[in-house]
Amino acid sequence: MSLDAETIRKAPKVLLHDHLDGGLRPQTVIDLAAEHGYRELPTTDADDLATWFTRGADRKSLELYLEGFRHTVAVMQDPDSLMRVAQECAEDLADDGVVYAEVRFAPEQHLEHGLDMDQVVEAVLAGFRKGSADRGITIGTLITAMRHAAHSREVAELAMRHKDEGVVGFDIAGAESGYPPTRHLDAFQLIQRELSHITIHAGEAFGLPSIWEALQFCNAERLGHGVRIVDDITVDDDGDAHLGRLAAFVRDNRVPLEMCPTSNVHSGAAPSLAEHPIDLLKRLRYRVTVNTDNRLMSNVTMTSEMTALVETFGWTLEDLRWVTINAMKSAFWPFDQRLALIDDVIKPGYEALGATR
Ligand SMILES: O=c1[nH]cnc2c1ncn2[C@@H]1O[C@H](CO)[C@@H](O)[C@H]1O
Ligand SMILES: [Zn+2]
Repeated sequence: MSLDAETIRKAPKVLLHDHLDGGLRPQTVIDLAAEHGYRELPTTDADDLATWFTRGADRKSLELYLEGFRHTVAVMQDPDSLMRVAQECAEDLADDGVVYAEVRFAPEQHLEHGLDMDQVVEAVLAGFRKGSADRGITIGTLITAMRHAAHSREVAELAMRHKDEGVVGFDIAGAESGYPPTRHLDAFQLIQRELSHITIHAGEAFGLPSIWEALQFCNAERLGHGVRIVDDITVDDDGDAHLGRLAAFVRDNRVPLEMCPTSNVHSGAAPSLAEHPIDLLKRLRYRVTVNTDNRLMSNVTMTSEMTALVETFGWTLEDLRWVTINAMKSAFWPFDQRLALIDDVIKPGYEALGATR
């Protein structure tokens, strides 16, 4: 069987890094804007709008990449809209063959029409429940604090109030340069004391110091992107890789890398897909995972992203199974349930498609 997009769509996939406000259906953005009298969209044609978002994202700067979120966040300011977006997110991921996903968003950005942060979280959780029921997908929610703002402690408390309802961990996102993870140390310490989970966007628009702080000061269990870890790896003329201390630490400790190749090309964290470090890191047996980041902004799905890796680097079905199992092992989900998904869903799913050991 050839490894085409249709085969990959059928394969069970695990997604650890996906932004709720970066993955709306274009038509939903248009519908919600009309409903709420939001008049700032550049067009009301769904295809044109999708193209507009991706053109805006693909400008080789994280700050520019993030500009498009102004519009998606603007139409996600009331319970019904938040619920609809979350429900459609679960449906779209399930249709794409995703069996487990962790989806993140920043509650502090959805307060413009009078909601409080608890109401925001409750609406999103309800949408995920509705969209994932009977669809063969499990969704965990990650709560993000914006790194340029000063609400992270409050957001961490919020996340912990909802940890028995589907919130599985905490993250920081937004412009990286100038906003080191240690600005939010008290938030991370709270999450640790509460025995919950931490992932941090680090090593995307800024390099090794950001990764080092995320891991060694803030106790991140996973790295959002982490691509810049290659700055600490040199490959000599014989093709042998030499790891610096931080690169060795990340590999030795099996720190999961939530890699998002297309998004990285758009934001300038990698020069092109062919030059993206994901293939080198996979060959060096880092704990690599494959993710979408922002399905709308970067015009990707898990299927398209995996297909691109197959086409660019010659990855096989066995490689796709490897990154999928890596991701499931790294999920912020109870161990027994992770194992059950690996043994009962992921392994049989790849076997059915002809994967060999
Ligand atoms: O790749 C990324 N790097 C940093 N921040 C991001 C990325 N993608 C999205 N966001 C930011 O996270 C917020 C909450 O979901 C989004 O509103 C966006 O500003
Ligand atoms: Zn991200």
